[in-house]
Amino acid sequence: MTTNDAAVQVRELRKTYGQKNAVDGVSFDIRTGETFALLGPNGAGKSTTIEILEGYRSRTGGEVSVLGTDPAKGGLDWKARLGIVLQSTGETGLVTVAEQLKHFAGFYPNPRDVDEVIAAVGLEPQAKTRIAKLSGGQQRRVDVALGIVGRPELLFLDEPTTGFDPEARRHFWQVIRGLKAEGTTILLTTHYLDEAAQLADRAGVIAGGRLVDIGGIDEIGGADARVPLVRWRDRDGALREERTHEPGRVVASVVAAFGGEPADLEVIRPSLEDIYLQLVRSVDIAAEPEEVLA
Ligand SMILES: Nc1ncnc2c1ncn2[C@@H]1O[C@H](COP(=O)(O)OP(=O)(O)OP(=O)(O)O)[C@@H](O)[C@H]1O
Repeated sequence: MTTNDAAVQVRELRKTYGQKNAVDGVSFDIRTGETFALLGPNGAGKSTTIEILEGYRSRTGGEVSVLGTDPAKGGLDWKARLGIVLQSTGETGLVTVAEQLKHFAGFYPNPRDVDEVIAAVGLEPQAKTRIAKLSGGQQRRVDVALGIVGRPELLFLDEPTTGFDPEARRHFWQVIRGLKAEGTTILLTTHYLDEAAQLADRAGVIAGGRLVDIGGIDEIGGADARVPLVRWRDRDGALREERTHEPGRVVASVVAAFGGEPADLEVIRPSLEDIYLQLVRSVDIAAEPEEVLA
C-alpha cells in the first residue's frame, strides 16, 4: 500500500474500547513534507489515532504505514525518525531545561544543537531553570523542544500550544514554519482553528470516530461554506442577511435602499472556525437519533 510520497497512510483504521468505537473506519494520507491538521471536538478520536500512528496504542482493525513501517512493529531506528509532542507529558523533572534536552538529544543519531532548540522555543532565559519551577506554558515549550531535538522526519504535535500566551503561540508558529521549510512532515491536532489555518496545508475533520471531511485547508467544508455573508438591520429592527459572492453589490443596494448607512452593517467572511463549527454541528445533528438508540 506504499506510495513514495506518502509519509503516513491510514486505511479503514478502527479502535474500540470495550463497546465504544473510538475510531471507526478512518482513512487518510499525509504526504512527505506536508503539514496535516487533524481537527475535531473532544472525544472525536484524534489522540487515539495519533497514538496508534506513534506506535503507543494497538489498533482493532485497518492498515497503517508510518514512514514505510507498520507502527505496531516499529523498532528503535524507526522511533528515532519521529518527534512526538504528546497532549500532556507533565515534564516536572528536577533537572534543568538544558540538562533534559541534552539527555534526550543523546538518544538520537543526528540531534539538533541543544542551544539552538532552546532559543527556537524561546526558553533561553530559563535554560538553567529546573523544569518543575517553570510555568505551565513554559513546560509546554519544553515538551515541544523535546519533540524537535531529534531532528525528526515526522513530527506529531498533539495540541502543542495549549497554555501558551498569544505571543508564545506566534513564536511557536514561526518555529513550525522553519521545520516545514526544512522538509519536516507534521501531523498537528489543535482546538485553535486559527492555528490550523496558519500552519496546515491540508486538514481532516473527525467527529464521533469518523472522518467527516478532508481537503486543503482552504477547501474544508466546501466552496459554499466560504461564501461571504452580508448582514444589516432593517428599519423595523429585524436582522437581515444575504449570502453572496458579490458583497459589494449587496452593500451598495442596501445603502441605496436606505438612503444612508444601514444599522449594524457587516460583511462576514467565514473563518475556518465558523466552517468547522458548522461541519461538526451538522454531524452532531445527524448522529443524534443513533446516539439515543445506542
Ligand atoms: N483508554 C481508553 N479507554 C476507554 N475509552 C477511551 C480511552 N481512551 C479514549 N477513550 C474514548 O475514546 C474516545 C476518543 O478519545 P480520544 O482521546 O481519541 O479523543 P480526542 O479527539 O483526542 O479528544 P480531545 O480533543 O479531548 O483530546 C472518547 O470517547 C474517549 O472517552
